[in-house]
Amino acid sequence: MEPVSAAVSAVLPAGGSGERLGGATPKQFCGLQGRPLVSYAVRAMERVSWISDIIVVVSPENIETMKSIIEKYGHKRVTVVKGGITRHRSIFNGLKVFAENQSSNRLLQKPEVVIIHDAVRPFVEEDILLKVVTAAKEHGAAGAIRPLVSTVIASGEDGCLDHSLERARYRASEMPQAFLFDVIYEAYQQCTDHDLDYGTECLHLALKYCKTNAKLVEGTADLWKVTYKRDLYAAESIIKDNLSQQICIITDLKEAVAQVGFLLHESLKSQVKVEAISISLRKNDSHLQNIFSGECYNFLCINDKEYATEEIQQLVDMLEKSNIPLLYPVILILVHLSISENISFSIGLEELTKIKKFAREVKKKNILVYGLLIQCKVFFLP
Ligand SMILES: Nc1ccn([C@@H]2O[C@H](COP(=O)(O)OP(=O)(O)OP(=O)(O)O)[C@@H](O)[C@H]2O)c(=O)n1
Ligand SMILES: O=P(O)(O)OC[C@@H](O)[C@@H](O)[C@@H](O)CO
Repeated sequence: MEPVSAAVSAVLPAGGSGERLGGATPKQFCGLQGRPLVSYAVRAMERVSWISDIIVVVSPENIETMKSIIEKYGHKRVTVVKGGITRHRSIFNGLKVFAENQSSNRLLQKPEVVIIHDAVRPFVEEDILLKVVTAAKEHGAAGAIRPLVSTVIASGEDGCLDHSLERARYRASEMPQAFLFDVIYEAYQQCTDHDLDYGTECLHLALKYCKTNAKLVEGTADLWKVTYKRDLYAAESIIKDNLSQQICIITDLKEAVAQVGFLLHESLKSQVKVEAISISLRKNDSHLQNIFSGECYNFLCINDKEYATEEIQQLVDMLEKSNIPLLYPVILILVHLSISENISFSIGLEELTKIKKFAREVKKKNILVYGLLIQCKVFFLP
């Protein structure tokens, strides 16, 4: 995907209390597959290389919680900012760090375009972000929209139907939204206290205070906001489903990664997301830790070492140390390549016996291990 030819940053309002969801923990800090909801939105922004800085706005009492999440999940390019009593005030605080460069620990360049995305909307992809940013560059503001599910009606003072709106003419305003920084910052500076305290729509502020008609961009169905308990359950099952369809190929055989990763991706790309990393399990590599700290993949471990079981044991140990709840089977497929002149099936079978024994042990931990021994005899022609 072509990067954007503009300085772009993101503000994620995460300073609410989640009253509609209920419970003591604000919804943005509720765990999904053991990982706080806010961390998914932060990671979604991090995956986009052309987003320079990510500002997460949280209530004062949650600043340390947010900082520990950033540390635990290895989030980068993130600055935590103190929120306000309303969502608009929180967003305004997030924008101020750019305008007034208030951030103590890093120099934050004022972006040309700023993305605003609720931190409780975990499913946001680069595609929609690029669309709203590109549209905001041209129009000054842009926002994702979705068809309405229910019809909008207005009630009279007697509590009876006064009129209804023609549903086809209206849309639901979702996130992400994007703005020329100067447009949205100016709008917030002009904003009345009433708008700051009771408004719910940033696009409206750009129109009201900067005469900027936002471009409306059709969004995907998964842009919805976690608001009620049911949304948390739905988000968790979507995350679980997504994770179970990902494979991480691990090997220190660099050429193998490229070939197997490409072949697997090509053959499975319609159903499975494949990430190939060239890494030695013997090293406690931070990249692998980041993968564990983010999510459990299914792993395809390729090696040509004589005794691969120790390596797979290392992977299981790292998985366990990453204390990710293995709420569903994690699949480890160990592909042992053995290419040599003097094939000795005994080594292969001996290795497979060890793997079978190991697999029985780890199955109790919800980790399913499969071994694949590929032995190629090399012949030298006379
Ligand atoms: N003072 C506030 C209120 C809300 N938000 C954030 O704005 C986003 C969307 O708001 P909403 O879904 O309304 O969150 P809450 O206000 O927490 O929910 P509720 O209204 O149920 O309390 C959330 O990420 C929320 O954390 C914020 O940053 N600061
Ligand atoms: O009113 P809430 O705080 O629940 O939601 C805030 C926004 O997400 C909501 O207003 C969208 O329609 C986008 O503007």
